[in-house]
Amino acid sequence: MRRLRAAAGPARENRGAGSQRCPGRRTQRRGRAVGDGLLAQLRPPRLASALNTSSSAAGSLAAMEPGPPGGSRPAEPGRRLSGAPLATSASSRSAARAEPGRLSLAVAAVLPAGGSGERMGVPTPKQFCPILDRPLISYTLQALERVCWIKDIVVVVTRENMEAMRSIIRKYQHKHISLVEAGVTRHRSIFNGLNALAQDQPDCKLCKPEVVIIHDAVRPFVEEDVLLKVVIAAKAHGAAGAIRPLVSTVISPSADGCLDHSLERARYRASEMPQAFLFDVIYKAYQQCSDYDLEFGTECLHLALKYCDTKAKLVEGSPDLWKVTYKRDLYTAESIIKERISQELCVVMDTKEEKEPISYLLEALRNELNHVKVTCGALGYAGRDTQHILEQCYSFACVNFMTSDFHKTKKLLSMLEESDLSILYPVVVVSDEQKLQETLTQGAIIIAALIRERSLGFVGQLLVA
Ligand SMILES: Nc1ccn([C@@H]2O[C@H](COP(=O)(O)OP(=O)(O)OP(=O)(O)O)[C@@H](O)[C@H]2O)c(=O)n1
Ligand SMILES: O=P(O)(O)OC[C@@H](O)[C@@H](O)[C@@H](O)CO
Repeated sequence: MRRLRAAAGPARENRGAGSQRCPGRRTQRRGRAVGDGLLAQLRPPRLASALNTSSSAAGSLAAMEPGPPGGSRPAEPGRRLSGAPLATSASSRSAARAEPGRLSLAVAAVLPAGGSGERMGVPTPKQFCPILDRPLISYTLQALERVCWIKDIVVVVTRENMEAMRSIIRKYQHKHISLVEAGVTRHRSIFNGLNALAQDQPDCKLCKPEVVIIHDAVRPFVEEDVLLKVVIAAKAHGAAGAIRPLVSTVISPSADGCLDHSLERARYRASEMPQAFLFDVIYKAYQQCSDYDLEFGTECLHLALKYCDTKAKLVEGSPDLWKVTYKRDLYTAESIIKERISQELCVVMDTKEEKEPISYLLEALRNELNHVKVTCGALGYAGRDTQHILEQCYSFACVNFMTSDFHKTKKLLSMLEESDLSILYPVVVVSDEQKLQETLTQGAIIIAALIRERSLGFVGQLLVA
């Protein structure tokens, strides 16, 4: 377990002593966000890793429901690359196995998270603003932690936010994180993060990587494939960065506030993140960087070009790479997360037979949840079945046919509680066979609404359909 230690120091003189890095395999969090769906969470919910998805094989549930080969899996924010991603050094902690001839690189990431979020217009710096009650930065950390070939993640936060960051790391069990003190500008913060990685000293547990990813902590929807693309491109070109088409046209105002000229939009792109660099390239650029650039610059790729004559390779990124900047971006991010974790509903019954009412219910649900895959299964006595259930879905609907003592429902709830999975706003809808049949459509409508809304207000509620 890595011990966290903040490295203090102003940008230029930063001593950047990193933190403890423990060698050994990067354990992939296999946690699944277990959505609320319809389970009674009788205790306050622990929050889900809404973007963290395991790539587990199908469980027994899939056997009961025709589905895609390899079983059903909730829609994942980012496609897990089928090929073995970059493996790091021989002592790699990565689970990845380098494909023959595949580059083997030591890769680390620097996440600037030392801003104040003025444009967000709220007291809390936006990287700590909650989405579904979980700090935004935790989603970004989770997205990077899912990538097993990133050896170290250096998070750059202000001194006053160090303790808050440490508690987030503890609460959400983030691994392999080093904390470094931020600078007064984004470039200075990034420079501090690079300094921590450059301290390739025997007592420093951070190793200097061959390639370093720089990614704003407020861009939570980063996927493994774009990370891999920029890293491979950086290895070949020295620098690489994700870009997106411009949505608005860029214009140049004249001194009197009128239009001077406009740029031909099709010829330009928006520079997004992640970006990646040969460590020596970007570190040298920051070391030679002028104070003006450190103070007012906003583009790392520009520094590589200006100070190291390195032309970054530009990589088309997905629409979700955008930076959370304004309040509306938080609402957008929450909607994206809700949509992604609501892609699948697991209907768990206390019987193995697929009795007639359940088929009616499944049909009604499929009508209500037309973009959600409904998987149906019985709550196995052996924990094995339940483990598969837990790994399959974000949302559950428990339907009791055989008994009304909810013994099995409680058993599943206990397992969810005891597992290392988090639960996100679970809710219970109680129906028995007779009522369910009469109010089938109503039951399906309630289930659909609860899955989509995932409101904290529904936690622990008992809705009787
Ligand atoms: N001194 C700074 C300023 C910004 N950042 C980080 O750089 C990323 C992108 O910067 P930006 O969106 O500008 O964040 P803020 O500076 O916080 O936003 P604002 O300009 O609205 O205050 C954010 O993760 C932010 O925390 C940083 O590490 N150190
Ligand atoms: O910190 P600001 O939001 O002002 O700017 C940051 C952005 O410029 C930056 O994240 C991308 O342009 C990629 O470099």
